[in-house]
Amino acid sequence: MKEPQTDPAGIRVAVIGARGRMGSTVCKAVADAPDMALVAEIDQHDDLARTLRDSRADVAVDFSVPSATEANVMTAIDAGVHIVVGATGWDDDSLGRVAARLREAANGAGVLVAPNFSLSAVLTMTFAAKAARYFESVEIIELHHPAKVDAPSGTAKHTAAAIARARRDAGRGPSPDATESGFEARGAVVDGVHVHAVRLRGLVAHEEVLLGNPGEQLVIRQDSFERTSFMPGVLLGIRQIASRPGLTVGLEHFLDLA
Ligand SMILES: NC(=O)C1=CN([C@@H]2O[C@H](COP(=O)(O)OP(=O)(O)OC[C@H]3O[C@@H](n4cnc5c(N)ncnc54)[C@H](OP(=O)(O)O)[C@@H]3O)[C@@H](O)[C@H]2O)C=CC1
Ligand SMILES: O=C(O)C1=N[C@H](C(=O)O)C[C@H](O)C1
Repeated sequence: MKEPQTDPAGIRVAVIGARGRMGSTVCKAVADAPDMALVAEIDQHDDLARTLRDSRADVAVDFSVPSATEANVMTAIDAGVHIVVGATGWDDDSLGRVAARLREAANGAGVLVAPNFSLSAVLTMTFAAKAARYFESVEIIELHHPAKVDAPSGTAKHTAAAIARARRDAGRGPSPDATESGFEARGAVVDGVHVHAVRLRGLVAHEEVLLGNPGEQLVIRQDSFERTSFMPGVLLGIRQIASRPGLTVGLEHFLDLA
């Protein structure tokens, strides 16, 4: 692997999905960062392997689309380029394939797949997982802009998985629910947790975790009002990924929260 810090221009960063809402924001954040150089802006008709090679990128950042991100990650691993992934669409099978490819390549590449880079979202997930064992009921509401192509959000799935793990470890059973009909109105069920997805003009990215006990409720809520909220987390991922070989899922691992 190349050592990013040896280049006087700083960490050489290639952004995939560069013309998108997130990709264009990342390009600006990287260009403005004193310790980084934006060396490639890549979109769907570009030859990814060739551009990574020609640009001598140290780190790629992927904010493309759920249908493309796994292939992009495989290409980066094969090219020996670390990759920080914000695009959604990941599940245990696709993460397992990436882990296997990293083992095969054995080239020291680091892959960070982070469902959400905003500090408020990472803390919401952390606090929700901590609280989950103490409450009978838990449900998630995620709210996003109407141009979002996937539902439920990657953040909500990651939150549900963390909550389910915490409840399982504590020996907590499922949330009480007497529903006998109209199951579609109860949202998606992710790891046993009901998740409700709202798409509304004016929103960016928001999540609420509702926890209930007899006579009380805890609501944990985060709001990303602007895409700049994701940038400190993305830059942290870029700065740290070279020293974290292998697959990491979730920015909480880079923040000492896991
Ligand atoms: N982890 C996090 O913190 C966050 C994650 N996200 C996730 O990031 C992803 C992107 O979101 P957003 O920016 O809103 O979406 P956009 O649709 O605005 O951007 C996606 C971009 O990727 C391009 N693209 C499509 N296919 C490919 C490909 N094969 N290779 C390279 N680029 C491609 C698109 O081009 P074209 O338009 O020509 O198709 C578009 O420019 C989503 O999965 C979203 O959920 C979003 C916000 C925060
Ligand atoms: O599409 C988005 O906008 C977002 N996608 C990610 C997700 O699905 O969780 C992160 C954030 O919620 C914004």
